[in-house]
Amino acid sequence: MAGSDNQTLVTDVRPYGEGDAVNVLIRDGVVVEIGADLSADAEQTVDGRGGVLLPGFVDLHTHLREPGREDTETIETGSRAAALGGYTAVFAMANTDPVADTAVLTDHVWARGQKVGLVDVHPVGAVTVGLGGTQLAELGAMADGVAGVRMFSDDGKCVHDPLLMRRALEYARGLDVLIAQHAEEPRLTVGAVAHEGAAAARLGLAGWPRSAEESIVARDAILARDAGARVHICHASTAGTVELLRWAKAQGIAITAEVTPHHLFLDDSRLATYDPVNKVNPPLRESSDCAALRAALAEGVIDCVATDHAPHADQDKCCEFAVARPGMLGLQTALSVVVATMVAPADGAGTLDWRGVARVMSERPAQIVGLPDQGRPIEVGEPANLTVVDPDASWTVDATALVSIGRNSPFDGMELPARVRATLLRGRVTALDGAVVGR
Ligand SMILES: NC(=O)N[C@@H](CC(=O)O)C(=O)O
Ligand SMILES: [Zn+2]
Ligand SMILES: [Zn+2]
Repeated sequence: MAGSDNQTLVTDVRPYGEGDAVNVLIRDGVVVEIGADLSADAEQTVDGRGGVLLPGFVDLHTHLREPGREDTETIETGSRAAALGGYTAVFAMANTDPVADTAVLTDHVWARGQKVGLVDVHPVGAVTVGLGGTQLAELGAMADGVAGVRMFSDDGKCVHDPLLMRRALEYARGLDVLIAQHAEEPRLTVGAVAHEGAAAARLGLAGWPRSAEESIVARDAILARDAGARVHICHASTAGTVELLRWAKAQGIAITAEVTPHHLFLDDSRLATYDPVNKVNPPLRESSDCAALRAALAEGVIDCVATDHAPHADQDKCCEFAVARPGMLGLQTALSVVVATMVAPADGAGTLDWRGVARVMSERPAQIVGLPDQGRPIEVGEPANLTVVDPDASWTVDATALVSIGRNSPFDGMELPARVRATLLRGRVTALDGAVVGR
């Protein structure tokens, strides 16, 4: 007899990597039973093989390139990468072509993501019309649309006009939505292509100073304070930003921040080859910055990990360093890089356990944007947005084998620990043993 078609049984998993293995029964997208000797007539059984069960990951910072650059990524290919990476929700940035600055566009992105059905694709709305930095977009209309936009960002560009940023924060407060800032004072980064430091000086690359990021983080913390608004800092990259976040949080300012896997792992010594795969905004910094970012993530001064998954075409990446587009793939490698840097680093100085991984990859990002059905505890009655991780796996990244259309992974050829074994979106398996499971 065919199993009950609305039931899924996940066997032999350890929630948060703690205690003895259990089985988890899911019905109609909700966890209905957790127990050691649980069996059921389920339509589908996922053998967890002793893996770690975590809440599905939530990425606050993804570039999916649709509409406009479907030659580098689409909502469908990006959703596949997200499912394979253990994600059940992603936030698609607004710097598409056309820019996602109207409800028509943001509602389209949401609808397309739901049609693909592998991960909830939440559109991020632009703060300013066309990312032009001069006129506020219709935040309210986007927030009221079907997509219910809850995060706005001009990412790729900084909202650098302080008066405009102030107005945006005031509107955001009224709408109870989040402004996410790409912190880069553009007057300090004219022509910049790499971190301003000894490596860039040696290689003759124009420098992007830490102060370009930190001056905006400090300014926006103060603007958020006076507007009584929340502000989120995208891709924090410097030790100084960490200290500013620490200061702002101690003042009671509603500031949150993310760090990317690549800024946790890689530093500007990677530039020596002049390979543009290492070009990204903000740039790879120095190893002392990486160390400060890791410590801040462990401590909670930086709230979460976000990928800044930024696919690019070969012709935009495989060219002279100065003219190559900045950005790196991230969705399929994020968990492994977080494990490599935070759970099982080579120096043995692990700073996050699996509860901590759940916090920075799922719970905090879901809280920051206010997603009610993501980043939830693994308990009976909770939505079954789940990820099963094989903590003992190791794999060698092959950029050409990743499902993104772009191939710009800086981790190509590296051996990384841990792998996503399965991802479940509302109880439906979306990825299993490295393959996407369509509906
Ligand atoms: N991170 C990057 O280097 N690039 C991003 C834009 C951004 O996140 O600023 C992109 O859209 O390619
Ligand atoms: Zn950015
Ligand atoms: Zn980005």
